[in-house]
Amino acid sequence: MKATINPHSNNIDTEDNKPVIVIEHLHKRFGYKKVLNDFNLIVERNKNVVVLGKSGSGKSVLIKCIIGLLKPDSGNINVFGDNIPKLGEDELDQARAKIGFLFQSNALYDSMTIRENLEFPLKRHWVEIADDEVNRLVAESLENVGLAHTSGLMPSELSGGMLKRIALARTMILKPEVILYDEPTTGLDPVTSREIEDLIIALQKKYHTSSIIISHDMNCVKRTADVVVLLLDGKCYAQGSFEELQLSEDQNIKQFFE
Ligand SMILES: Nc1ncnc2c1ncn2[C@@H]1O[C@H](COP(=O)(O)OP(=O)(O)OP(=O)(O)O)[C@@H](O)[C@H]1O
Repeated sequence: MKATINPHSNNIDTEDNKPVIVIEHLHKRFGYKKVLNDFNLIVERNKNVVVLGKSGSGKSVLIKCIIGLLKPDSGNINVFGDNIPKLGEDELDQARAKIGFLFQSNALYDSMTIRENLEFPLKRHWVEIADDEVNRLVAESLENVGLAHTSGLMPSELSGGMLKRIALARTMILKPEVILYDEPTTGLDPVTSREIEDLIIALQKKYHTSSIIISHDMNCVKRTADVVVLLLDGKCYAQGSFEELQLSEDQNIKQFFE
Protein backbone atom coordinates (compact mmCIF):
# COMPACT_ATOMS: atom_id res chain seq x y z
CA MET A 1 0.00 0.00 0.00
CA LYS A 2 1.31 3.42 -0.84
CA ALA A 3 -0.46 6.47 0.54
CA THR A 4 -0.11 9.45 -1.72
CA ILE A 5 1.03 12.88 -0.69
CA ASN A 6 -1.38 15.68 -1.37
CA PRO A 7 0.70 18.31 -3.18
CA HIS A 8 -1.78 20.97 -2.10
CA SER A 9 -1.79 20.08 1.58
CA ASN A 10 1.00 22.53 2.45
CA ASN A 11 1.75 26.10 1.57
CA ILE A 12 4.74 25.34 -0.58
CA ASP A 13 6.47 27.39 -3.20
CA THR A 14 8.22 25.83 -6.16
CA GLU A 15 11.64 26.01 -4.46
CA ASP A 16 10.27 23.74 -1.77
CA ASN A 17 9.54 21.04 -4.34
CA LYS A 18 13.17 20.82 -5.28
CA PRO A 19 14.58 17.38 -4.42
CA VAL A 20 17.66 17.58 -2.23
CA ILE A 21 18.07 13.87 -1.46
CA VAL A 22 17.22 11.28 -4.09
CA ILE A 23 17.70 7.64 -3.09
CA GLU A 24 17.29 5.07 -5.84
CA HIS A 25 17.30 1.28 -5.67
CA LEU A 26 19.33 1.13 -2.49
CA HIS A 27 20.48 -2.34 -1.42
CA LYS A 28 22.46 -3.25 1.68
CA ARG A 29 22.89 -6.67 3.19
CA PHE A 30 24.91 -8.09 6.06
CA GLY A 31 25.65 -11.73 5.33
CA TYR A 32 22.33 -13.31 4.36
CA LYS A 33 20.28 -10.51 5.89
CA LYS A 34 18.93 -8.06 3.33
CA VAL A 35 18.48 -4.88 5.35
CA LEU A 36 17.74 -2.47 2.51
CA ASN A 37 16.17 -4.12 -0.49
CA ASP A 38 15.40 -1.68 -3.30
CA PHE A 39 14.72 1.31 -1.05
CA ASN A 40 13.69 4.52 -2.84
CA LEU A 41 13.00 7.97 -1.41
CA ILE A 42 12.94 11.62 -2.44
CA VAL A 43 13.35 14.36 0.18
CA GLU A 44 12.32 17.82 -0.97
CA ARG A 45 13.81 21.10 0.15
CA ASN A 46 12.50 22.46 3.43
CA LYS A 47 10.74 19.23 4.35
CA ASN A 48 11.05 16.94 7.35
CA VAL A 49 10.76 13.28 6.42
CA VAL A 50 10.31 10.92 9.35
CA VAL A 51 11.30 7.29 8.85
CA LEU A 52 9.27 4.84 10.91
CA GLY A 53 10.13 1.19 11.21
CA LYS A 54 10.37 -1.63 13.70
CA SER A 55 13.53 -2.17 15.68
CA GLY A 56 16.13 -3.72 13.39
CA SER A 57 14.32 -2.69 10.20
CA GLY A 58 17.32 -0.75 8.89
CA LYS A 59 16.64 2.89 9.79
CA SER A 60 20.11 3.53 11.19
CA VAL A 61 21.69 1.64 8.30
CA LEU A 62 19.82 3.95 5.91
CA ILE A 63 21.07 7.09 7.67
CA LYS A 64 24.63 5.74 7.81
CA CYS A 65 24.52 5.06 4.07
CA ILE A 66 23.34 8.64 3.42
CA ILE A 67 26.21 10.14 5.40
CA GLY A 68 28.71 7.71 3.90
CA LEU A 69 29.51 5.82 7.11
CA LEU A 70 28.31 2.62 5.42
CA LYS A 71 28.66 1.74 1.75
CA PRO A 72 25.55 0.27 0.14
CA ASP A 73 25.95 -2.83 -2.04
CA SER A 74 24.24 -0.99 -4.89
CA GLY A 75 22.02 1.99 -5.60
CA ASN A 76 22.37 5.77 -5.69
CA ILE A 77 22.14 8.37 -2.94
CA ASN A 78 22.22 11.81 -4.51
CA VAL A 79 22.57 14.70 -2.09
CA PHE A 80 22.70 18.04 -3.92
CA GLY A 81 23.92 16.17 -6.98
CA ASP A 82 26.74 14.25 -5.24
CA ASN A 83 26.28 10.49 -5.45
CA ILE A 84 27.48 9.69 -1.91
CA PRO A 85 28.48 6.02 -2.39
CA LYS A 86 30.72 6.97 -5.29
CA LEU A 87 32.66 9.72 -3.48
CA GLY A 88 36.26 9.35 -2.38
CA GLU A 89 37.24 10.24 1.20
CA ASP A 90 38.09 13.90 0.49
CA GLU A 91 34.92 14.55 -1.49
CA LEU A 92 32.91 12.76 1.16
CA ASP A 93 34.41 14.99 3.81
CA GLN A 94 33.31 18.06 1.82
CA ALA A 95 29.82 16.63 1.27
CA ARG A 96 29.51 15.97 5.02
CA ALA A 97 29.86 19.69 5.73
CA LYS A 98 26.49 20.06 3.98
CA ILE A 99 24.92 17.13 5.82
CA GLY A 100 24.49 17.50 9.56
CA PHE A 101 24.06 14.39 11.68
CA LEU A 102 22.55 14.47 15.15
CA PHE A 103 23.72 11.29 16.87
CA GLN A 104 21.39 9.58 19.31
CA SER A 105 24.27 9.61 21.81
CA ASN A 106 24.96 13.34 21.10
CA ALA A 107 28.65 12.43 20.55
CA LEU A 108 29.99 15.45 22.46
CA TYR A 109 33.58 15.38 23.72
CA ASP A 110 33.47 15.01 27.52
CA SER A 111 36.92 16.54 28.00
CA MET A 112 36.09 19.73 26.07
CA THR A 113 34.00 22.70 27.18
CA ILE A 114 30.75 23.39 25.36
CA ARG A 115 32.49 26.17 23.46
CA GLU A 116 35.33 23.86 22.38
CA ASN A 117 32.80 21.25 21.28
CA LEU A 118 31.13 23.86 19.08
CA GLU A 119 34.41 25.17 17.69
CA PHE A 120 35.56 21.69 16.73
CA PRO A 121 33.56 21.23 13.47
CA LEU A 122 34.30 24.83 12.42
CA LYS A 123 38.04 24.45 12.75
CA ARG A 124 37.98 21.00 11.14
CA HIS A 125 35.96 21.97 8.07
CA TRP A 126 36.90 25.64 7.68
CA VAL A 127 40.58 25.61 8.50
CA GLU A 128 41.09 29.27 7.54
CA ILE A 129 38.23 30.67 9.59
CA ALA A 130 39.03 33.86 11.55
CA ASP A 131 38.66 33.93 15.35
CA ASP A 132 35.99 36.67 15.15
CA GLU A 133 33.88 34.51 12.87
CA VAL A 134 34.31 31.51 15.18
CA ASN A 135 33.13 33.65 18.10
CA ARG A 136 30.15 34.93 16.14
CA LEU A 137 29.06 31.47 14.99
CA VAL A 138 29.49 29.91 18.44
CA ALA A 139 27.42 32.71 20.00
CA GLU A 140 24.73 32.43 17.31
CA SER A 141 24.43 28.67 17.60
CA LEU A 142 24.19 28.79 21.39
CA GLU A 143 21.53 31.51 21.15
CA ASN A 144 19.61 29.39 18.64
CA VAL A 145 19.19 26.69 21.26
CA GLY A 146 18.71 29.08 24.20
CA LEU A 147 21.94 28.11 26.00
CA ALA A 148 24.22 31.13 25.60
CA HIS A 149 25.25 30.87 29.28
CA THR A 150 26.73 27.35 28.97
CA SER A 151 29.74 28.23 26.81
CA GLY A 152 32.36 27.66 29.54
CA LEU A 153 30.71 24.58 31.11
CA MET A 154 31.67 20.94 30.65
CA PRO A 155 29.15 18.46 29.16
CA SER A 156 28.98 16.65 32.53
CA GLU A 157 27.45 19.81 34.06
CA LEU A 158 24.45 19.77 31.69
CA SER A 159 21.16 17.82 31.78
CA GLY A 160 20.17 15.32 29.05
CA GLY A 161 17.90 17.86 27.37
CA MET A 162 20.59 20.55 27.43
CA LEU A 163 23.14 18.13 25.95
CA LYS A 164 20.73 17.35 23.12
CA ARG A 165 20.37 21.09 22.47
CA ILE A 166 24.12 21.54 22.42
CA ALA A 167 24.48 18.58 20.05
CA LEU A 168 21.89 20.26 17.84
CA ALA A 169 23.77 23.58 18.04
CA ARG A 170 26.97 21.80 17.01
CA THR A 171 25.19 20.10 14.11
CA MET A 172 23.78 23.47 12.96
CA ILE A 173 26.99 25.48 13.30
CA LEU A 174 28.18 24.58 9.79
CA LYS A 175 24.73 25.60 8.44
CA PRO A 176 24.07 22.25 6.82
CA GLU A 177 21.38 22.12 4.17
CA VAL A 178 20.36 18.62 5.21
CA ILE A 179 20.13 17.25 8.76
CA LEU A 180 19.80 13.60 9.71
CA TYR A 181 18.38 12.99 13.17
CA ASP A 182 18.78 9.61 14.84
CA GLU A 183 15.97 9.34 17.41
CA PRO A 184 16.27 12.93 18.67
CA THR A 185 13.87 12.54 21.62
CA THR A 186 14.76 9.05 22.85
CA GLY A 187 15.49 9.00 26.59
CA LEU A 188 14.04 12.47 27.20
CA ASP A 189 10.98 13.24 29.30
CA PRO A 190 7.83 14.44 27.45
CA VAL A 191 8.37 18.13 28.25
CA THR A 192 12.00 18.12 27.14
CA SER A 193 11.06 16.06 24.06
CA ARG A 194 8.58 18.73 23.12
CA GLU A 195 11.22 21.44 23.50
CA ILE A 196 13.56 19.51 21.19
CA GLU A 197 10.75 19.04 18.64
CA ASP A 198 10.04 22.79 18.81
CA LEU A 199 13.72 23.49 18.20
CA ILE A 200 13.87 21.13 15.22
CA ILE A 201 10.87 22.89 13.69
CA ALA A 202 12.16 26.42 14.51
CA LEU A 203 15.63 25.76 13.10
CA GLN A 204 14.17 24.20 9.96
CA LYS A 205 12.09 27.35 9.42
CA LYS A 206 15.02 29.66 10.13
CA TYR A 207 17.59 27.91 7.92
CA HIS A 208 15.29 26.16 5.38
CA THR A 209 16.93 22.82 5.97
CA SER A 210 15.65 19.45 4.85
CA SER A 211 15.70 16.58 7.31
CA ILE A 212 15.38 12.88 7.71
CA ILE A 213 14.33 12.00 11.23
CA ILE A 214 14.32 8.51 12.66
CA SER A 215 11.89 8.26 15.52
CA HIS A 216 9.82 5.76 17.50
CA ASP A 217 8.17 8.57 19.40
CA MET A 218 4.78 9.13 17.75
CA ASN A 219 4.38 12.57 19.35
CA CYS A 220 7.66 13.58 17.74
CA VAL A 221 6.56 12.05 14.42
CA LYS A 222 3.24 13.87 14.50
CA ARG A 223 4.75 17.24 15.34
CA THR A 224 7.80 17.23 13.10
CA ALA A 225 6.86 15.22 9.99
CA ASP A 226 5.84 16.77 6.71
CA VAL A 227 6.13 13.30 5.25
CA VAL A 228 6.14 9.93 7.04
CA VAL A 229 7.83 6.95 5.44
CA LEU A 230 7.40 3.39 6.65
CA LEU A 231 10.47 1.20 6.17
CA LEU A 232 9.42 -2.44 5.96
CA ASP A 233 11.24 -5.42 4.49
CA GLY A 234 13.97 -3.10 3.28
CA LYS A 235 11.58 -1.03 1.19
CA CYS A 236 9.68 2.22 1.39
CA TYR A 237 6.40 0.45 2.15
CA ALA A 238 4.22 3.53 2.58
CA GLN A 239 4.63 7.27 2.34
CA GLY A 240 2.28 10.12 3.17
CA SER A 241 1.36 12.73 5.73
CA PHE A 242 0.95 11.63 9.38
CA GLU A 243 -2.83 11.92 9.02
CA GLU A 244 -2.90 9.89 5.80
CA LEU A 245 -0.97 7.04 7.34
CA GLN A 246 -2.93 7.26 10.57
CA LEU A 247 -6.16 6.68 8.65
CA SER A 248 -4.78 3.66 6.77
CA GLU A 249 -6.51 0.30 7.18
CA ASP A 250 -3.32 -1.58 6.29
CA GLN A 251 -2.30 -3.65 9.34
CA ASN A 252 1.42 -3.05 8.74
CA ILE A 253 0.80 0.69 9.01
CA LYS A 254 -1.94 0.62 11.65
CA GLN A 255 0.27 -1.05 14.26
CA PHE A 256 2.41 2.08 14.54
CA PHE A 257 -0.59 4.29 15.30
CA GLU A 258 -2.33 2.09 17.92
N1 LIG B 1 27.75 -3.18 10.88
C1 LIG B 1 26.83 -4.16 10.89
N2 LIG B 1 27.18 -5.45 10.74
C2 LIG B 1 26.26 -6.43 10.73
N3 LIG B 1 24.93 -6.21 10.85
C3 LIG B 1 24.52 -4.96 11.01
C4 LIG B 1 25.45 -3.87 11.04
N4 LIG B 1 24.75 -2.72 11.20
C5 LIG B 1 23.45 -3.08 11.27
N5 LIG B 1 23.31 -4.42 11.16
C6 LIG B 1 22.05 -5.17 11.17
O1 LIG B 1 21.15 -4.51 10.29
C7 LIG B 1 19.82 -4.58 10.80
C8 LIG B 1 19.24 -3.18 10.84
O2 LIG B 1 19.90 -2.45 11.88
P1 LIG B 1 19.55 -0.92 12.21
O3 LIG B 1 20.46 -0.53 13.32
O4 LIG B 1 19.57 -0.11 11.00
O5 LIG B 1 18.06 -1.06 12.74
P2 LIG B 1 17.11 0.10 13.25
O6 LIG B 1 15.88 0.07 12.40
O7 LIG B 1 17.85 1.39 13.31
O8 LIG B 1 16.78 -0.45 14.70
P3 LIG B 1 16.49 0.35 16.10
O9 LIG B 1 15.17 1.02 15.92
O10 LIG B 1 16.43 -0.74 17.10
O11 LIG B 1 17.62 1.30 16.32
C9 LIG B 1 19.91 -5.28 12.15
O12 LIG B 1 19.59 -6.63 11.98
C10 LIG B 1 21.37 -5.11 12.53
O13 LIG B 1 21.78 -6.17 13.34
